[in-house]
Amino acid sequence: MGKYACMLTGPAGAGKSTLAAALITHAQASGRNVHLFNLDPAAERFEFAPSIDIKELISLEDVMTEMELGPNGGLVYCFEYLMDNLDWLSEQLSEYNDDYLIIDCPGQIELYTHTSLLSRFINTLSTSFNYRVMACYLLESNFIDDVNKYFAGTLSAMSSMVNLEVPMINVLSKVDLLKKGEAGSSRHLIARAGRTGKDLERFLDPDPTLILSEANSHNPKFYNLNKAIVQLIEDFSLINFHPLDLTSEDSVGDLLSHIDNCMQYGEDEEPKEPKDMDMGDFAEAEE
Ligand SMILES: Nc1nc2c(ncn2[C@@H]2O[C@H](COP(=O)(O)OP(=O)(O)OP(=O)(O)O)[C@@H](O)[C@H]2O)c(=O)[nH]1
Repeated sequence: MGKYACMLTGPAGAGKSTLAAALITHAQASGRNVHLFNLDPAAERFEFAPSIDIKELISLEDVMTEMELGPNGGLVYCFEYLMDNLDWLSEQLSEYNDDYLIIDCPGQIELYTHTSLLSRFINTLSTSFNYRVMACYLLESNFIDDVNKYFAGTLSAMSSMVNLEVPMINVLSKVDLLKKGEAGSSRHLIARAGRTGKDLERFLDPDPTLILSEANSHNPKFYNLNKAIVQLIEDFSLINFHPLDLTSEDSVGDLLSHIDNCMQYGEDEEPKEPKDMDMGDFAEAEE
């Protein structure tokens, strides 16, 4: 075995910590050595005790008080401090040599899209510590509520992929809310929008023509902008979403094998196609 790290990234509240706990529980149940690395200096409580915790080196709260910085400046300070204290990182990592790390990242998307802080950290993990690194970018299922939100989410995922420069799986999290149709949930909104289970497939693996026609019917004024965004999504061919339903062990297992395949990419075999979720679930819930 080698050294593997999976970074869980995505906006605040997307479900990174919950997914980290689910992945670790699932992997440990099948006898694998998987550990949680908390990379969020502001994390307050853990569903799963981290084996490595950046808060043992520096905490956002202390930085904000002592340096009189706001949350964003404080976060930048914490990451720079981490990069200046690689001996701490080295000591922590030395305990987990042949293990798999799940790295729970902060929810400020600026870290993934606007700054090089996280990509520098990833680069250090792979070049100085020989880790094979990949990332999951989580977006909540309510991002498919309307096409404008979907564009915003897709562009943020794409920008992270370009910025972090590691193999990345885009995950549509909290899919259980879509199926349950809880009042006020995205499932409710999808019903109002008249979407069917079949329609949702085009958001998981974007169909440019259909998405463009929906965008134009919502915002005909922005025809050229809609066209340019859809063209960008199509040209990059990078975006598709893996639906994640944490209420299903199979769904967690599927994502874990998808992560394994992605980690192996370029090592000794081509990644296998992920098994998609049965979209019939959505169609049934619709009725
Ligand atoms: N229904 C449902 N709720 C979820 C799921 N995953 C997470 N949640 C809830 O969403 C909220 C945020 O989840 P977290 O795992 O803390 O999200 P996070 O991305 O780590 O959040 P930050 O640390 O703020 O970036 C919590 O209340 C979770 O219980 C899911 O799959 N389904």
